[in-house]
Amino acid sequence: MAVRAAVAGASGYAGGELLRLLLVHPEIEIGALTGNSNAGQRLGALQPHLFPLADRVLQETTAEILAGHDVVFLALPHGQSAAVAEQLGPEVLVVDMGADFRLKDAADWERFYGSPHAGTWPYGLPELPGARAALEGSKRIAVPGCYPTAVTLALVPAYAAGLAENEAVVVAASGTSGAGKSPKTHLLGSEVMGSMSPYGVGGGHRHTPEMIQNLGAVADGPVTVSFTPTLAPMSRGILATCSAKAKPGVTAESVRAAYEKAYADEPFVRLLPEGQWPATASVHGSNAVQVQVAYDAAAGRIIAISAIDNLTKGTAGGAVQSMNIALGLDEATGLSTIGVAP
Ligand SMILES: NC(=O)C1=CN([C@@H]2O[C@H](COP(=O)(O)OP(=O)(O)OC[C@H]3O[C@@H](n4cnc5c(N)ncnc54)[C@H](OP(=O)(O)O)[C@@H]3O)[C@@H](O)[C@H]2O)C=CC1
Ligand SMILES: CC(=O)N[C@@H](CCC(=O)OP(=O)(O)O)C(=O)O
Repeated sequence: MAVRAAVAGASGYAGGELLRLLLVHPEIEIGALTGNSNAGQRLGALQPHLFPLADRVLQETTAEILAGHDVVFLALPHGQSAAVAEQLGPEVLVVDMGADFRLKDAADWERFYGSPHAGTWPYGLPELPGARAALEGSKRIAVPGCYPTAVTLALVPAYAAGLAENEAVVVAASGTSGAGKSPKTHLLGSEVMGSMSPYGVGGGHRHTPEMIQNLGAVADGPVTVSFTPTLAPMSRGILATCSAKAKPGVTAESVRAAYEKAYADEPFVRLLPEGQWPATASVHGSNAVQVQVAYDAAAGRIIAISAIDNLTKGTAGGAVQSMNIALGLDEATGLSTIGVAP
C-alpha cells in the first residue's frame, strides 16, 4: 500500500524540489499540498516544472489538512514548524526541512535564531556515525541545513579518524536558491549575476553551531568552526572548501586512507579519484555528494572539499533519504546520483 505524503510549503523552493523527487518515488502517493500567501493558487502557476501536479490547488497550512497522512513534510520558514508538528499525532512521520529541531543546545538556538527552542529530533544526515540507527523507525526527523550537510560530509572522516586538530576553517559558495523564493534585494539578478560576495562573516551565520555540533559528535572534543558563506551566481549548488590543522604524524596517505574507509560503502557520497575535484555542476539535481581531500604538507593542513546540490542532498533529497530509512525502505529508493550536465 502506498505511503501518503503531505507537503507543507509546496510553493517554495524546498517544497518544489521535494515534490519533484516524490513524483518519481515508487512508494509515495502525494496527498495534501499547502502554502501560505499562495493558498488557493494552482501549483502549475507556482511550480511550472511539476507538470503532473499542475492542476492541484494549494490549501491552507493547518494541522487539520495535514493530518490523515502517513508522512508530513514541513518546508516552512524557521520557527513555523513546531506549532504545526505538535498538533500532528505520534503515529505520523513528520519530516522538518526547516531548522527548528536540528540543534541540541537550546542556548545556541536562542542565540542564532532569536526564539525559544522547540526541541531536538533525530538528525537526518544518515552518513553521520550513529545517525541511521536513530532514524530507523523514528516518527520525527530534523533535516540538516544545506551548508552543514556539505561541510559535515567534507570534514567528518578527518575528525572521526583523529587526524585533525579541533579547529576548522570553511569557506562555502552557495547558489541563490539557498535563500528561498521570497524576494530579497541582495538577490536581485543584477546584484548576483557576474559577481560573488560573502555574507554572515565573522561567526554570525546560523549554520555555524550546527557544523560545530556535527563535528564535535565525532571528534575527541569540541571543534571550533570559522565559517564564511558566499553567494555565487548560480541557481543551485554548494561548493564547501574546508581545512583543518593536521595532528602530528599525519601524512597524505593516512588522510586518503581515512576518507576511502569512511566512504567506501556510502550510496550517495563519492570520494573522487586523486587529482579530480568536486564541481557543483556534477551534482546538479542529484542526491550525490562529491568529496575530495588533500594534505597540504607545507601548511600542515588537511583540505577537504565537497559539492552538493543545496536543494537535493542539501534539503529535499536528504529528507527523502532519511524518510526511507525511517519507513524501513531501501535508503536510495526514489533517489538518483545522476547529475545534469553541462
Ligand atoms: N532553499 C534551500 O536550499 C534550503 C531550504 N531549507 C529550509 O526549507 C524551508 C523552506 O525554504 P525555501 O523553500 O527555500 O523557502 P521559500 O521562501 O522558497 O518557501 C517558503 C514556503 O513556506 C511557506 N510559508 C511562508 N510563511 C509561512 C507561514 N507563516 N506559515 C506557513 N507557511 C509559510 C511559503 O508559502 P507561500 O509561498 O504560499 O507564501 C512557501 O511555500 C526553510 O526552513 C529553509 O530553511 C533547508 C535547506 C536548504
Ligand atoms: C544562499 C543562502 O542564503 N543560503 C541560506 C541557507 C539555506 C539553508 O539551507 O538553510 P536553512 O534550512 O537553515 O534555512 C542562508 O545562508 O541563509
